[in-house]
Parts: sequence; C-alpha cells; structure tokens
Amino acid sequence: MARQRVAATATVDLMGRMRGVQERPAGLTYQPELVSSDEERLLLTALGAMDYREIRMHGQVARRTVRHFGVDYDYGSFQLTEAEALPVELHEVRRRCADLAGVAPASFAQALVTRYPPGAVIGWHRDAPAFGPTVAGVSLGAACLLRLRRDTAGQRRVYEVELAPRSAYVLAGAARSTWQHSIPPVPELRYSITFRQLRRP
Ligand SMILES: O=C(O)CCC(=O)C(=O)O
Ligand SMILES: [Fe+2]
Repeated sequence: MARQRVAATATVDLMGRMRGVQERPAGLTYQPELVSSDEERLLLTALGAMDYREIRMHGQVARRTVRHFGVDYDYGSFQLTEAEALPVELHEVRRRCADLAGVAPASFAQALVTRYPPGAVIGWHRDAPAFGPTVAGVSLGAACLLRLRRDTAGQRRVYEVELAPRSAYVLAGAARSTWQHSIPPVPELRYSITFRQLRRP
C-alpha cells in the first residue's frame, strides 16, 4: 500500500537480526492455523487461477503482483475506486479474519491478494491512511517474516514475527497507526490476502 519514505539506515545487523530494542507492538495479533491444510489447498488453487497486476511505484516495478476486490487502490494517485466484488471462495476467510479482528465481515470493504514469487518483498510502510484502523491478513504458501519498527526519541523499537502458512495477523491500534511493517525476501511462492476497512469521512 502507500508507503512513506524513511531514512536509509541498516535494518539488520550482520547476523540478520533487526537493530533496535525489542518491543511487542500493541495492537498486533497473530493466529496460527486460521485455515486448515485442505482449505489452504483450495484457496491456493483459486488464487493461482487469478490474474494479477503489476505495482509501479516511483517508476519501479515491484516483484510482487496484486489483485484487488471491493475497492481498488491506485499506487500512483492514491485514489480509491470501486473494484469487482469479493469472490465467493474468499468469503469464509474474510469472516474468520473479521472474527479475529473483532469487526463485522462487511466492514472489510477491500480484499487485496498479493502474490510474492521467490525473492519478492514489501518495503517499510504504514498502510495508507485512507483505510480504517484495523487491517487483517492471511498467509498462504511459503512462510515469511513480518518485521515491525517504530522510532521513539532516537531509539528504534523492533519486532519480528514469523507468518506461517495458514496463519493470520491483525494490525490494529499502534501496530497499525504508529509502527511500520515490511516483509523481507520470501523464500518460495507466498500469497497473502489482506482485508481493509474504509476510513469513515
Ligand atoms: O503480505 C502481507 O501479509 C502484508 C502486505 C502488506 O503489508 C500490505 O499489503 O500493505
Ligand atoms: Fe502493509
């Protein structure tokens, strides 16, 4: 989603550990096994058959590709537009994410499917402010790391969680509004389905 430019300081040390003081972000929820292996297979089949669109930001094409449902997001103009409805295969996973997040399923107006081929990343960002205070995501395929960081009075706070296949996470509260997050290169093909609310005017 929209990202904010940050100072180019090294994120990890030579051992690949994040630099900074460990702190668990308030508002971060992690739930393993949100979907079963059988459900994951069906979802991967459905997602594998979809078409994806490239993301071009600042003239660069990202390795990851995306498909939006409900509400589309233009990465160049930051505009939201209506997109095709959520396919029926994704209704149950949206319901479970909404349960986990404690929101109404229909409030997740947008579903973003992201396809990460091996080596694809998402850089440091906060999700666009046009979206509401709760974001939830499901991971399918390869595991990856979700990194979080925030800077306070000259001190960087960091946190890292492994996103196992079939797991879900919620970013709410400070984890959504204050912390930035990123995903370092994924080892194998991974998909995420992330759900967002629209901010009320
Ligand atoms: O792939 C994910 O789980 C996270 C993606 C993400 O941070 C985003 O689309 O804003
Ligand atoms: Fe994000």
